[in-house]
Amino acid sequence: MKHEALFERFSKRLKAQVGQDVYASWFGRLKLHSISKSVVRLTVPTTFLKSWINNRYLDQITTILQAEDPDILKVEILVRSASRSARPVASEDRPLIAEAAPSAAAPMSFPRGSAARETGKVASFPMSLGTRPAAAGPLFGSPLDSRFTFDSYIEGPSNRVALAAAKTIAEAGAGAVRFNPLFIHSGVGLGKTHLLQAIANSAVSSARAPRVVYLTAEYFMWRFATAIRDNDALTLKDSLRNIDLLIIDDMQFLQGKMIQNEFCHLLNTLLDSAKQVVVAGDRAPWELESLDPRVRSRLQGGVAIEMESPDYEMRFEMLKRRLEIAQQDDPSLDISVEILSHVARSVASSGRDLEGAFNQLVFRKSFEPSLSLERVDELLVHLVGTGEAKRVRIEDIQRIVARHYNVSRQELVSNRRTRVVVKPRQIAMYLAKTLTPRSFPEIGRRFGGRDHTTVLHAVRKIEDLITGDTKLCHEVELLKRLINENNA
Ligand SMILES: Nc1ncnc2c1ncn2[C@@H]1O[C@H](COP(=O)(O)OP(=O)(O)OP(=O)(O)O)[C@@H](O)[C@H]1O
Repeated sequence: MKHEALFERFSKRLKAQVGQDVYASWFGRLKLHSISKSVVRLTVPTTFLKSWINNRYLDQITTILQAEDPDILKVEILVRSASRSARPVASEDRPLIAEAAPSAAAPMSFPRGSAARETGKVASFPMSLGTRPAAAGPLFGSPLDSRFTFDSYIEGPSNRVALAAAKTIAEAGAGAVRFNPLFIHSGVGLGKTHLLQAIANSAVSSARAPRVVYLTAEYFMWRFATAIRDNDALTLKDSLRNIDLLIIDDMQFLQGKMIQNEFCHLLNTLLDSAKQVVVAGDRAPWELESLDPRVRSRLQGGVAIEMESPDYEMRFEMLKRRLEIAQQDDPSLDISVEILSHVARSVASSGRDLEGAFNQLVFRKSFEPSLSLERVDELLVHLVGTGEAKRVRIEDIQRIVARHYNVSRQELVSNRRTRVVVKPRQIAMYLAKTLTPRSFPEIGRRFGGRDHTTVLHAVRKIEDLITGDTKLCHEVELLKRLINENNA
């Protein structure tokens, strides 16, 4: 408690010193991890933020904390999520001129944090500026990951529409704008970055050579903040205005009023001049509540496509494809179809978990040549159990809530608006949002084809009620227990 109070005072002072806007951009997601002896550990969700704060604000942060408690000698910034820590760093050391992309023959799987991965995500393109000579140069950024192509992207029911839209855009000539802006959203590790980079890789290598920029929202923030600091924002804006295809990844991380204003201008300029924009985020544009309403509204004006988790066949194909690529480097590598199939069945959560599972297998294979299925289970225990078998289903939520409130499941998804049905329906929607990774529109569809705003309203309402109504809070907790027991 004492530590939390200290952190709260520190946050207030920091906000007062740097201003609301800068604070929201860089420190809104800063959390206290621990204070032990004289060391304060703070966490942020991404490597980029860690690097930015370490480079620019560490001294200021240390001074403020020492003013609060003179025993504090050191402050450390850590990345709090393992999956995010694999993100590449958009550091100031990053060359602003694009470099040659890594070899296409490189294996598709690579250890987290490897140099290849580090340069893979935050990237833009060598831009061949139409008929202009190469010396006209790239705008900014570093290479794309050449392994993220359409060829290495496995198609299936969960991503078919998104893939088709992506290919159409990659193939369209400059000016031939489709679905603008295209917004692709999904849970983590389901292939958004891969797809976005495949669009970029394909577009830049086409004969038309459009001017393409791919960057994460965080890189955009960093690049703009740096340009503003260096009084160079006009040059940056000018160069961005002249591109044909803008691809922005991880939109949910775009923060800060000033930066969002800049992004909004850029978006308006590109869309109004019929330039294609592709954006990806971890949820639909209308659910990105931290976004400036004007940005949200422009993004909503295009086409939003959700990607779901890959099914068994897709997962199996992904593993097979990874093995083929890895075998190009090491022809002696042999993993049986039985093992691949077993892994595809047990690791059902995301492409990223499959990638982790595959890397683990390759690593183990080098000193345990004959892996049994039991041994595979042991090795992948941390990834197994997040799969389909364990996933909470909306149908189960509806069934359990309906039984608890003595209404039928049909009534829950019907149009009836009587109080006896409305409250259980809203609770079921709330539970669907909190216990499953489903989006608002998806939940709306599963509740009799309701609009996503109805679900949003229900979730907010129950959230509000729970804070003041202990009885309801207990009811909801009981329902959560029942649902989890049903799923155990
Ligand atoms: N359909 C697919 N075919 C081949 N590989 C895939 C597919 N979907 C995901 N992957 C692989 O899974 C890993 C994670 O994918 P990616 O980074 O694109 O996910 P993401 O949705 O951008 O995740 P995040 O939300 O964390 O940014 C990558 O190695 C990617 O190549």
